[in-house]
Amino acid sequence: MRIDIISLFPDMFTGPLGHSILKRAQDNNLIFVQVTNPRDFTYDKHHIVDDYPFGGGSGMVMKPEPIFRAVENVVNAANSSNRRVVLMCPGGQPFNQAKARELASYEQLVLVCGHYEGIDDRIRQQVVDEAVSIGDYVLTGGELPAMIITDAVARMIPGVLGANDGAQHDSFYNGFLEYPQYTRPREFNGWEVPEVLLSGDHAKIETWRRKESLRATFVRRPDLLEGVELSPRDQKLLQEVKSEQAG
Ligand SMILES: O=C(NCc1ccc(CNCc2ncc[nH]2)cc1)c1csc2nc[nH]c(=O)c12
Repeated sequence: MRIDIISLFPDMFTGPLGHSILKRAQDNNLIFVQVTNPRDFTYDKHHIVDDYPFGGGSGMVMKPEPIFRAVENVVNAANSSNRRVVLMCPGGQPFNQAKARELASYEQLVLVCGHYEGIDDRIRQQVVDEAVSIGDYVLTGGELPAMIITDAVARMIPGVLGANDGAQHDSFYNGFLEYPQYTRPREFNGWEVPEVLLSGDHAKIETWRRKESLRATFVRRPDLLEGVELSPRDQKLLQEVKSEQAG
């Protein structure tokens, strides 16, 4: 899969793309990630990429031409019809795991980052396929959202997470939050690991994990339990959780 990020600040991506899972995925040619700077597609003396908003108002707006040319360039370079152009935008659709899975199915993903007070709306209207937000809070630009989306999409690509691919069991995969994780030492600072996890009784461990996942969801994200059809087993576990949480 190829991910092209269009951003005025390519250096903001060097860190996250240069380490760990995303670096290994690029080294293994599972993903190809490239950041393209719209400023490289300006031909005026001062390489202008932003300008004052028509109609007045504070801040600057990114001009449409450099972004248009940068998108055109990477789309032509990839030469794939199986592509999606996504605008990072505070007013976009909320990004979630389902959207990550969907975006991972394209051959080429182009992520357009706005900056300053936004970008000329003609890009959103005429160039992009959809606009996506990563949440209801205001950031300084679309770079971190693009990095988050790159991360979430890349881990959906087979092989990126390595052999023991955990992506299938993501907490947001089966609709509930993840169970608690522990590793050695068995006791640290007087804090012990739940006995059941040391028992080797895999059926008991699986039940404990399912119950703790239901507990976490009930306590921290009860909204995820609304309107969900629970199996009789899960209903029993959730009932136990509710009485335990009631104290
Ligand atoms: O580019 C992003 N943010 C930079 C940014 C912040 C504020 C404004 C305000 N718009 C000016 C305006 N005033 C009136 C009309 N238009 C525009 C752009 C961003 C991309 S995805 C995302 N997800 C969650 N939060 C985010 O901020 C983002």
